[in-house]
Amino acid sequence: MAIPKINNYSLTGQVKATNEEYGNRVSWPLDANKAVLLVHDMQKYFVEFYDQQGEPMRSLVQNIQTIVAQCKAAGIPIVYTAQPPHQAPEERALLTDFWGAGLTSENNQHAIVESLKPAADDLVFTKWRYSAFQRTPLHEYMAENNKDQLWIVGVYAHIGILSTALEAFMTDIKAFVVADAVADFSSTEHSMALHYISRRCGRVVALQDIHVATEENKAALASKGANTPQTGSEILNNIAVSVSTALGMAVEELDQDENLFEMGLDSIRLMAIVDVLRENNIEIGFAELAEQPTLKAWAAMLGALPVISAQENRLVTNE
Ligand SMILES: C=C(O[C@H]1C=CC=C(C(=O)O)[C@@H]1O)C(=O)O
Repeated sequence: MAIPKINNYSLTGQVKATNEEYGNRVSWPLDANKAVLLVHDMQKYFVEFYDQQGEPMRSLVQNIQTIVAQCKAAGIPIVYTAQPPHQAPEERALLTDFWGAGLTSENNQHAIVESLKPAADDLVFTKWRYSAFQRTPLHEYMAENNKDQLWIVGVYAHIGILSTALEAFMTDIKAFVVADAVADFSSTEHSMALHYISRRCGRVVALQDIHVATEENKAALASKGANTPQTGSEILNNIAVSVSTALGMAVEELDQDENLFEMGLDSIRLMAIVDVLRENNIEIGFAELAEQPTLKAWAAMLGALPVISAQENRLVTNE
């Protein structure tokens, strides 16, 4: 079975008036200070099975855009997941038995849809299995940043989103799935996923609940003044993940000595990196980065020493 052509259905019916009507067994409060927003697999390949101008896709994209903006304003980190193109059979393993060879880079189908394009300071993790925790630095990233809430939006509710919420539950992370900011193969499977999540592993909320939770935090942040600048290592991690996504490869495939221009990095992406540095009060210009276009050289400039550890399959840095 490949992914079916998805018929239109409405998201409106997925929103309930009360916590109990979702079947939620918990009433965990949404805590913006402890949250990471996960935008799950909103890649062209998966989105294009929907009618782009119909429902649920129109409302889904609008609602996710709203939530992303609210989370950014509230200082909540945003993580995107994207499955890599051209997965080798030995990497893809049993997924091939269920879903065939998977996505490629044809027509840039592996890219996150333009309407939800990650910003240069957002994290993009390469995802190899249904759960966003499998073979990604997501769990470590949350632990290192003292986050224990994962707010989840994207596709598909009964597959990767349910799997991620279930693994969050089993690893002591509170998963919140946004009923009108996820979508599925059908209304029935969408409802089934929310029914299971609310009763077995997480809390189902709505766009409106996210709005209320982020408004409170936005006010608190505004009173604190400018954002706290990121450390050199945090910035470098974000750059490495952003570069790897731009090059259509996993971050652990990046060679820290390799000339990034020769690997396909373009000047537009480099300008975005300069902007991120400036937002963090780091004055390293385009020319300096272009003059030594390797992750190793940039690490030295930022005072962070990245070690891409193949064994641990993640990017680690020494502060
Ligand atoms: C969007 C997802 O990707 C999975 C679902 C269908 C096909 C898949 C594939 O071709 O690899 C993914 O495993 C998800 O996990 O919700």
